[in-house]
Amino acid sequence: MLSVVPRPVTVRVPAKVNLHLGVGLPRRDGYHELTTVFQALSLSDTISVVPADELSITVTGDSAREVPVDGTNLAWRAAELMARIAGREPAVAITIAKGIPVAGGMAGGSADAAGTLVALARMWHLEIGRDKMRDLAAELGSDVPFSLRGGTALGTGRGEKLTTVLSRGEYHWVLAVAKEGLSTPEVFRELDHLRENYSSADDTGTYTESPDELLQALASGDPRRVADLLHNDMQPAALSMRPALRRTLRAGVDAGALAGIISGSGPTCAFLCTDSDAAVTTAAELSGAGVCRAVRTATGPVAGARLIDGSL
Ligand SMILES: C[C@](O)(CO)[C@H](O)COP(=O)(O)OP(=O)(O)OC[C@H]1O[C@@H](n2ccc(N)nc2=O)[C@H](O)[C@@H]1O
Ligand SMILES: Nc1ncnc2c1ncn2[C@@H]1O[C@H](COP(=O)(O)OP(=O)(O)OP(=O)(O)O)[C@@H](O)[C@H]1O
Repeated sequence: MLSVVPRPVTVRVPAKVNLHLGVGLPRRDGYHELTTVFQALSLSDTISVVPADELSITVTGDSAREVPVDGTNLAWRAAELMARIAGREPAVAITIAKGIPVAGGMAGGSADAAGTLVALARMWHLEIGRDKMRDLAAELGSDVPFSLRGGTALGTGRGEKLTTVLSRGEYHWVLAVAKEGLSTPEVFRELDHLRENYSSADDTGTYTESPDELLQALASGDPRRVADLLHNDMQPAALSMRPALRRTLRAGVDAGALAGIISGSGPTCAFLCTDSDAAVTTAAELSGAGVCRAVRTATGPVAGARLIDGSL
């Protein structure tokens, strides 16, 4: 008898950078109120699922060894959640091809969770509307709804409430990937600590309700205007935990970028460039500066979690 090898369902999911990240006070539930502008970048993870006897995760790519393959992997939790919704066992083998830096402030784990939700909805032929998918994503993590949606969006609440932002043109980025990651909750704690112990708001950021100037700059499509308005309240906390990142930020601007910012909770440094040529020359020069583990170029905005053609 011929045995039929099941075809995998494959989904590509982008990394994110926060063009603006305003952090408010901690809430009762331990999360911080945020106002953030996300942009999805062409750097991505690829998630494939096939039916199997039991749930398993395999990770490939340079940083595979840094990623857990048990129930602490966000993709595992996404599979269990989707199985519960479908009323079945999470009997799937998940393969994650890692292109997004691990613990880099670029929503790598969130991307894998979003990708798993989309892949399993297709593989199990589940009719789940956009709103329900968004709610499932938010249950898994604050960044997961954006990984699902992509593009450019304003995030409020703990970052999970999204509205679309009008953005013109393509933005060219250079990313300096650090040797070692930072833990997101630890960076939030460091920010609270800095705010409790130092009164100067200049050092620890000011939470703004709506980054209107940035939204206007994005609508204009002028990278110079956008570069002037990049802002991250978490940056002082990440720099306090990793002072060497100051050198990385300086090196990117010296190499030709318009501006540099720490991505989310860090430690990846994201540099906005005028165009693709400038990004290539900036990346080459930054690679030689010895201030990071790896240098990548990326463009944004791109779409969120998408099935790859040929998937079932
Ligand atoms: C820093 C950002 O990447 C900016 O987009 C996100 O806020 C982090 O999102 P995430 O990694 O999906 O975070 P979650 O998995 O939801 O939460 C991890 C931990 O980060 C802290 N956290 C996260 C989001 C938020 N608005 N406030 C927080 O204080 C909490 O300690 C939480 O327990
Ligand atoms: N699928 C996954 N990919 C990478 N790390 C994962 C994954 N699932 C769980 N983790 C764990 O989560 C930690 C944070 O990894 P992740 O790459 O999601 O961080 P991040 O990109 O900084 O997150 P964010 O930007 O959403 O705050 C890692 O150190 C790792 O132990």
